[in-house]
Amino acid sequence: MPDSTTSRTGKLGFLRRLAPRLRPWRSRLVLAGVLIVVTSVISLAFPLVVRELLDAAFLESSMGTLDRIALFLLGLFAVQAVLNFAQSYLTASVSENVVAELRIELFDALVGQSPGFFARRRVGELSSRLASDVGVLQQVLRFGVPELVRQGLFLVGALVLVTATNPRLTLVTLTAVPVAILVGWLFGRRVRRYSTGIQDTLATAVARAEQVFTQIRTVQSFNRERWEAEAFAREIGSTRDQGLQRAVARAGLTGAVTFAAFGAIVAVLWQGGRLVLAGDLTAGTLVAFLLYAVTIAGAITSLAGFWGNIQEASGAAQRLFELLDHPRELDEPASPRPLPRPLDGSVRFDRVFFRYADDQPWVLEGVDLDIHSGQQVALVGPSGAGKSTLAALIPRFFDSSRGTVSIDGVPVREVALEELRAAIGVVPQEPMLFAGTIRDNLLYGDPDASPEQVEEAARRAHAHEFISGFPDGYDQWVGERGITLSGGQRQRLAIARVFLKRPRILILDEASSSLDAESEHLVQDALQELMKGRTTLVIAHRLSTVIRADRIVVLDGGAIEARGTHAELLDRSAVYARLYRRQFADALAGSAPLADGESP
Ligand SMILES: Nc1ncnc2c1ncn2[C@@H]1O[C@H](COP(=O)(O)OP(=O)(O)OP(=O)(O)O)[C@@H](O)[C@H]1O
Repeated sequence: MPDSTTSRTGKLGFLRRLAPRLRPWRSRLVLAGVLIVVTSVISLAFPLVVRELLDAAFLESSMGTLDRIALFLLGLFAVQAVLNFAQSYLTASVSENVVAELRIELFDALVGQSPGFFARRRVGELSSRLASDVGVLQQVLRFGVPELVRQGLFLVGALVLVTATNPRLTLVTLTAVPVAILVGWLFGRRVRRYSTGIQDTLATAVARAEQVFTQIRTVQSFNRERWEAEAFAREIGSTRDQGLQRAVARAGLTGAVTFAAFGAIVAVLWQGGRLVLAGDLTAGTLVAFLLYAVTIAGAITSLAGFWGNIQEASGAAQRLFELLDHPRELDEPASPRPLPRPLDGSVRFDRVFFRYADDQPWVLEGVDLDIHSGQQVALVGPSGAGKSTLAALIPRFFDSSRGTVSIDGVPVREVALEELRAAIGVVPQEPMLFAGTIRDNLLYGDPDASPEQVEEAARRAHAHEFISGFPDGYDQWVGERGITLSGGQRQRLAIARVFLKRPRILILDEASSSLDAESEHLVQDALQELMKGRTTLVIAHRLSTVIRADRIVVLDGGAIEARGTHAELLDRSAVYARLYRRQFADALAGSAPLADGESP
C-alpha cells in the first residue's frame, strides 16, 4: 500500500538520505577511503612492475633483477592483503552499525503509529520491510559503495597510465565505454523493476505466512492448509519468476558489458601486437598495456553491475523511507498540558463526532457524555453502535474528527501521549499476552514492580491460585499470545497487569463469550476489585454489570439514545427495553452473555 504523502526519492537520492546516518562514522570512512586508495594504487602499479620484470628478464637477460622484482611483488601483495582486510573490516563495521540504527529507527517510527495505521496494513509486510529491504541496503553499503570507489579509481588511474604509455591504443580501449553505458542504462531499469516486484511479492508472501501461523486453528479447522500452501506457493512462484527475470537482466547486463570490455582487449592485443612486431613497442609494455586494459574492462563491468545494485537498493530505500517519513496520525501536542495531580479522573465527551476515514460514514455523531470521578458507567447498545470506538477515543487510539474528549477538563489532544496513557488502564474483550513468562507479562504493567507487588496484583486478580499450580509458577512460559492459558486465565492475568499499572481511569470491554460459571465468577470478582475507586467505562455485555453500574448509557447508531439507571431505562428507552428483553431469557438461564454479541 503506497503512501501518497511521501516524496519519491531519485535513484541516488537514498544515498543523500543515508549521508546524515554515515556522518558519525566519518573517521572510519575516511580511513577506509585512504586504504582503498592505497590498495588501488598498488594494483595500478602492478602492470608497471610487470613491464620492468619482463623487459629486465628478456631484454637484459638479468636473472638477479628478475628475482628481486618477483620478491618485491610478493611483499607488495602481502601488504595489499593486510590493507584490504583492514578496509573490509572498517566498511563492514560502518554498514552494520548504520543498518542496525536504520532498523531501530524504523521500528521506533512504526511502533509509534496509531492503531489505524496498522489496521490498513499487513503486519507481516511491515516485518518484511524491516528485515529484507534493510538487508538490501546493507549489501550496497557494505560491498557496493567500496567497490564503486575502488573500480572508479581503477578506471581513472588505468586510463591515465595507458594514455601516458600510448594514446592511440587508449582510444581503441575506450571504444568499450559507450557500449557499456548504453547496455547499463537499458538493463539497469529492468533490474530495478524486477527487484521492486520481488521485494513486494516477498513481503506479501511473508505477510500471508505470518497470518496463517498466528491463526493456525482457524486454518486447520476449515481444512485450509493445502489451500493456504497453494496460495503461498503462487506468491513465492511469482517471486521466483521475477527473480529469474532479474537474473536474466543482470546476466544480460554483465554479459554484454563484459563482451564489450574484452572485445576492446582483443582489439588492443591485435593492434599492440602489430606495434611490437613493427618494433615500435616492447613486449613488456604491451603486456603492461594489456593488464591495464583488463583493469579498465573489469572496472567497467563492475560499475555496470554496481548500477544494477544501485537500482535495487534505490527501490528498497524508497519503500523504507516512505515508512519512515509517514506522518504520525496522532501528533504529540507541541506544548503538552500536564494533567492535574492528583488526578480526579473525570472524563468528558463534548459534541464528539468520529469517522474512521473521510470517505466513510460517521460512527459517532455528536456524543455528549460526562463520567464523574470514581463513577462506573456501563455503555450498552446494539452491535456496531460505536461502543468500542467511543472508548478508543479516551486513550487517543484515534482522535475525534470533531468535538473534544477531555480528562479533568484537559483535552486529551493537549496531553503528552505517555502521560495520558499512563492514566488509563484497558482490559480488552480478548486480552492478548506476549510469548514469555507469566512474570514478564505481569511486569508489562509496571517494569519496576517487586516480586511481592507482582504476587499481590495476581492475588487481587484471582490469578495467584492458578499460577501457583504451574510447575514453574510465575516463571511458567505462556505461548504466543498466551495460547497455553485458558480464556479465563488470560483475562485474570490481563486484570493483574492493570492492577500493577494503577491507572486512575479504567476502560473495560467485557468478554461477550461465555466462560464457565466458576471462571466467570473469578473474573467478575477480579474486575469488581479493579474498579474500586476508579473511574470506569465498561462496555457491558452482562446484566449483572449493568445493574451494578452507577449509570447506564445507551448508544445506538453512534448517538446516545438514553441514559439513566436500569429501572429508569426500562421505562424510558425502547432500545434498552429491547436489549433487556433479549437478555432476560438468558439471565433466567444463568449468567450467560447476550446473543448476537449485543449488549443488554
Ligand atoms: N478500524 C476501523 N476502520 C473502519 N471502520 C471501523 C473500524 N473499526 C470499527 N469500524 C466500524 O465502526 C462501527 C462501530 O464499531 P464499534 O466496534 O465501535 O462498535 P461496537 O458498538 O463496539 O460493536 P460490538 O459490540 O459488536 O463490538 C462499525 O460499523 C464498524 O464497522
